[in-house]
Amino acid sequence: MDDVIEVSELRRSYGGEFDAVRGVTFSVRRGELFALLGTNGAGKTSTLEVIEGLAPPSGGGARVLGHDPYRERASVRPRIGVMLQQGGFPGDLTVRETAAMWAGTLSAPRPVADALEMVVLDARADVAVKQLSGGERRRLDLAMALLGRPEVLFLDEPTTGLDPESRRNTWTLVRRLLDDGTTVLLTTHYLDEAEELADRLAIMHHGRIVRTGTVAEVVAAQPSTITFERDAPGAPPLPELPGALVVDDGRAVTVHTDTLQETLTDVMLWARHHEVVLDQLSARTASLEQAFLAVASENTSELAEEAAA
Ligand SMILES: Nc1ncnc2c1ncn2[C@@H]1O[C@H](COP(=O)(O)OP(=O)(O)OP(=O)(O)O)[C@@H](O)[C@H]1O
Repeated sequence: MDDVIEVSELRRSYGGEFDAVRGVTFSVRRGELFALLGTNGAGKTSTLEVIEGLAPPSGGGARVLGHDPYRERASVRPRIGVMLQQGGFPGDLTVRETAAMWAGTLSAPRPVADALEMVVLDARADVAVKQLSGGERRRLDLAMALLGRPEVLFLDEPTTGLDPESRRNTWTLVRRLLDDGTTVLLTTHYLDEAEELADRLAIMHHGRIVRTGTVAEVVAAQPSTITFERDAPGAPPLPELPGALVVDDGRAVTVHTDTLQETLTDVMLWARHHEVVLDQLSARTASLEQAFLAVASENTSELAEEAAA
């Protein structure tokens, strides 16, 4: 496999005191989309900035297309596209002028009209940047990142502030870029975005990667759930459900299990045997959102224990 991004034991501290990134390791293969997820302040942007070559690491390192992105910035910069959280372009220029100005700094840029069309901003080409809506500005940031026909694209929360249709359009565009062989490193707070686009992902929390793998692998580490409304008083007690955790709050019963099919079969056989009607019955595998929330709370308690020790 051809690793385009390699991050090894990366550390980043601010002012030599606060460790924002505490030894992060992952790699991204050519043509793959890797999503970096995490709680606020987890260290995603701090990690991304080192990989983009905008800051040196405090320890460990990153390689992009075989180069050190900070020390060999001149070799890496022309081959990557960076969409920052805030582009910060001058407000008085029009969209077209802004893109043309940026294109002027690149060696083999895409035609400006093509880049604007890709992000569906062609109809707004003659509007001043300061008159754009928040979502349109985000799309202009993306167009700028695409102007240099990057081999590696960094997208830092690319669809924040976009309406549902624009988000879908952006997803379609990102998929097209992936099909053309572009490698993408994405950060997002939208778990549906990661589910939709990511080949693999990592969840960061307090400067560390706490889960990584495909969406299916990360979700598989989470138990599935069976829920139903509690039966009338006097109903027969639930059977033994090996390996499952049963939570009965007096109104509803929730069963957490790693073996959904077996546990559900046990529950259904029990219900049929005792002629119990299970109202509002539902059985579902975990979602990425559940995995994310569980990971965040697990590690919060671990850190609290560490601090108390
Ligand atoms: N320039 C800086 N100086 C000092 N601390 C910083 C600086 N930039 C970020 N931090 C701190 O480093 C930690 C990680 O921040 P970072 O922006 O990398 O997180 P993030 O995962 O991108 O968060 P978010 O999801 O909120 O964008 C935070 O505690 C933040 O306050």
